[in-house]
Amino acid sequence: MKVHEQPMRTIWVEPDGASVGIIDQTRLPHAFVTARLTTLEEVAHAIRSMQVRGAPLIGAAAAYGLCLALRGKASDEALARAHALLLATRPTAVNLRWALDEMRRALQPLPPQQRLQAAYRRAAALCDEDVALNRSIGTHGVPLLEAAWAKKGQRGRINVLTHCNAGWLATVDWGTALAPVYLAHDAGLPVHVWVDETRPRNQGASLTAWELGQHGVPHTVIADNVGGHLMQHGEVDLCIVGTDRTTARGDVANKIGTYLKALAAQDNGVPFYVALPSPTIDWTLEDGVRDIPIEQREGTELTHISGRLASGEVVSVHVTAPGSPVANYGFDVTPARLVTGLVTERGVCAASSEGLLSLFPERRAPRATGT
Ligand SMILES: CSC[C@H]1O[C@H](OP(=O)(O)O)[C@H](O)[C@@H]1O
Repeated sequence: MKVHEQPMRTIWVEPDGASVGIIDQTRLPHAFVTARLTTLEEVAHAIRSMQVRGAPLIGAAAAYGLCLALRGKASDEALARAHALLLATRPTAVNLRWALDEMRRALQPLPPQQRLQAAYRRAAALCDEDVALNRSIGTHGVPLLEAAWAKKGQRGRINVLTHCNAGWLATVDWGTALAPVYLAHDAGLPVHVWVDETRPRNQGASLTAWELGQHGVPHTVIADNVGGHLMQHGEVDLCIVGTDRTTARGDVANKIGTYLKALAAQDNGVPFYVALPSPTIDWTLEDGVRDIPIEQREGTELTHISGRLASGEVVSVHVTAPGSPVANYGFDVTPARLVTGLVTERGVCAASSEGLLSLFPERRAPRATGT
């Protein structure tokens, strides 16, 4: 049973005070395995291979990757090399760049001999901040579930559909889209989650289902193409998904297939919410479809699928026609017009520039003076 207030997080500094512990998410749901990362290269591999994944957790891992890099030399060149190597691991989640820039902002002004200790301190603070932001997203998201239940006369269960994994495994703790689900469930609300399996990496079937099961939240795994049918038949009260990068006007990049769910939700009048901590907002971009880089991953993620035999052995099998070319796009962009609201650590707002600026007024461009 996962109790969020307990110290179990997705990333930590080992007792040696240097190496970094992670949950190897490529082994779930069949095995809960942790790994100890001791070098910058091991962290970069962990991000690229999705041992650690999820926008906020990618940022946290990169922050600790910088720490490990500076254990050798803490020179400007070492800092710049580590920043570049980690930034190149995955292109879509803006949290990666945000965390690396936060670390560099904290370390660059310091003399090299002070950088290592400061790096671990700042990385730990980024992790604590992520936990607090996500807990707050949960608090602001619960009224959305309560409203959905009230709308159906507080009868039956509150059916939430989610895509991919935006639970505590995608962050340092709590998750984003699932944070309101956990808090609502723990408060006794009758929440049920339709879990998109989320091909091809199956983060839903393997990670979200595992998470919800660990927490005792009722859920049902569905094929990615089922969601529209459920919405047509009134089986979905609201959708809540995560995001890897949301633009200043509310366009949302998220796991491939999110856009199609948003279209089905609009067609059926189902509220479609996106949960995000503010480091996931890319204030430099407006047009997400045009400007957000979409990761393309190895074709073997599509041509093969892994699973556990009755014997317990985990195997990978070829599931597509041998020799057929494949295209493996990792993300798509849902235009703001299809998003009912953004659930942030400061509250829920419209998916629009004005909506975001109402919660983050410090981001408003300074007015040109009349002089
Ligand atoms: C809270 S961010 C979760 C976000 O990250 C996932 O992508 P990936 O598993 O490839 O890292 C997915 O888009 C989730 O919505």
